[in-house]
Amino acid sequence: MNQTEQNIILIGMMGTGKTTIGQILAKELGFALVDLDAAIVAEQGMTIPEMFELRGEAYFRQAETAVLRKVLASDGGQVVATGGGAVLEPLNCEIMLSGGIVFALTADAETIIDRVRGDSNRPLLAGNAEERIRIIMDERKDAYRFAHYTVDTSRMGPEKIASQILMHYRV
Ligand SMILES: Nc1ncnc2c1ncn2[C@@H]1O[C@H](COP(=O)(O)OP(=O)(O)OP(=O)(O)O)[C@@H](O)[C@H]1O
Ligand SMILES: O=C(O)C1=C[C@@H](O)[C@@H](O)[C@H](O)C1
Ligand SMILES: [Mg+2]
Repeated sequence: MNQTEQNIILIGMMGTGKTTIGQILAKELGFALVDLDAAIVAEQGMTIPEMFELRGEAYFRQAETAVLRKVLASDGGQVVATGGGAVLEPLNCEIMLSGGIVFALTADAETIIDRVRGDSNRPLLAGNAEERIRIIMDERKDAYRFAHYTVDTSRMGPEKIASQILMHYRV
């Protein structure tokens, strides 16, 4: 792991591609990839839907802040793919801004609906996923704006998105 390089932190709605792009960036840079959702699942020993059902969203959010803090307290050289709601807690945004370069991935509602179709691992989309996505996007329309850079992923493949991020990162 390259510990002298700044961390890359990816934020954005569910389905904007944080995990997918994070994997490409980590490989390209030789960085460690930390997927916050996966780290929380490993630490808690249950899936995210189980956590929401058995412990509630507030418990998940506390675990999310604790893991984010721990991950960014260590050295650089990491790509950190956050969960879609990690930006809801203002403290998390401060931790991210001081922990690396923050890239927001965005996409229009139709693209997100298309990308997350049929995936049951996102409890906040239970029921009418399309309607839930539109509601959540509206609730969070300003939540991702604190990023250093924003990349619209709607009509771009993962490799191209990763190369745009690397262009900004390497300046
Ligand atoms: N630029 C892209 N073009 C086409 N498909 C994409 C793109 N980025 C991601 N996808 C696909 O969209 C789906 C969701 O991507 P991914 O899991 O990376 O999103 P995420 O932002 O990590 O979501 P979450 O916040 O729920 O963890 C995956 O099936 C992935 O292959
Ligand atoms: O947008 C959200 O609030 C979430 C997104 C996922 O990455 C998970 O962190 C969880 O399902 C909540
Ligand atoms: Mg993800």
